[in-house]
Amino acid sequence: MTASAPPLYELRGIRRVYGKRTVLDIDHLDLAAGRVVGFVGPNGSGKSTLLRLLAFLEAPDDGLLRYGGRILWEKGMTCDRERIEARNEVTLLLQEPYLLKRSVFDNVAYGLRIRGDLSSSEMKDRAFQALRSVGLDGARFASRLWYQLSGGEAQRVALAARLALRPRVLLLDEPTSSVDVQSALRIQEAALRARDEWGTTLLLVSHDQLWINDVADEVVHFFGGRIIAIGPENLVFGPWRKELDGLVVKDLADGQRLRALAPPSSGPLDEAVAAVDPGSLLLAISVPEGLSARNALRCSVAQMVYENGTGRVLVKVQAGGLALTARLTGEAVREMGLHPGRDVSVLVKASSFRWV
Ligand SMILES: Nc1ncnc2c1ncn2[C@@H]1O[C@H](COP(=O)(O)OP(=O)(O)OP(=O)(O)O)[C@@H](O)[C@H]1O
Repeated sequence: MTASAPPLYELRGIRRVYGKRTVLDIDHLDLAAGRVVGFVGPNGSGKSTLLRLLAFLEAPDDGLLRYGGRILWEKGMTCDRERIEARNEVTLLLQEPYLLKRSVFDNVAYGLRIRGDLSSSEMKDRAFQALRSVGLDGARFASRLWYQLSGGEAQRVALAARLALRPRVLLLDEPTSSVDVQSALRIQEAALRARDEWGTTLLLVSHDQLWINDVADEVVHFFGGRIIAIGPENLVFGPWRKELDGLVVKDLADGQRLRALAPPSSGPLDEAVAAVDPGSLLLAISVPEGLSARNALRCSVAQMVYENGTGRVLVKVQAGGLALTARLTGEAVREMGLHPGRDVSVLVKASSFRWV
């Protein structure tokens, strides 16, 4: 993208209301073309609702939504024709594949047939190519029926049907959470290839935060329908409880405690969310003496990935139901001999937490 190119999506004051409940409330969000953006947050925080708006399957109740420089939604305006046109460029893959009750080929070629701009041999080439990109051999799979597929194969067929269209935007809502490991890898690789080959913008929702941190150019954190942070943050959700000396404590399931400076306002501690930057977490094999001001949690390394864009290593550690991600240099990782399953201590100051 050049410096002057407008964002692909511009959202201003976007709200979505179900009944009397506001489930999405985005003041300002720009999404650039050709980027990979991850949306993360707890259940019910509004991620899927946002994807449906960005796929033009639902309209917001308030605000302004621009796509490719054109207004596609603004209160009081009818932009149905523009939305229908935009829908041809944008496609959403859900957690469940929802295939047509037809053959694999018919499923993958369905969108191409509707567009009607390819001959039947071009359509076959395109469909087989799309199947190949998700690791399925067209000669073996094209004539299979929808019920002759495993869950992972069905999800790959559903993705192939979208990739065959060479979309400008591919939205993936928990695409790998109910498939086998092999299918998950194929799905992740195929989506990234679409970005590399056609400049497809990828908008991802996943609870696999480490995958998101690995591939995304930008990570947007949601809580209660709002954007609360952008970047690879650690969020620690309540309940917290008050302790003496201006500290609050989160009790972990294994009996350990995490301490943070108390939030300035007197809101309910049950719902308070603290954020801490992965760079503020130190890992140590053994805890040095005299660290009373710090938290020193005994954890085990769960996963490690290179962070997109920084060359650092993101190390996910877990303890008592809490997952935290630390950002380390490759040298530090090597020196400590870190690997999944390794026991480490996480050192973090109570003052490193901020409240969101
Ligand atoms: N059609 C609907 N009618 C009423 N409420 C809805 C509807 N769709 C979603 N909601 C509510 O809106 C809120 C946001 O839901 P959404 O599915 O966007 O969250 P999410 O972050 O994607 O959650 P998850 O990670 O569990 O998929 C939730 O409280 C949900 O119950």
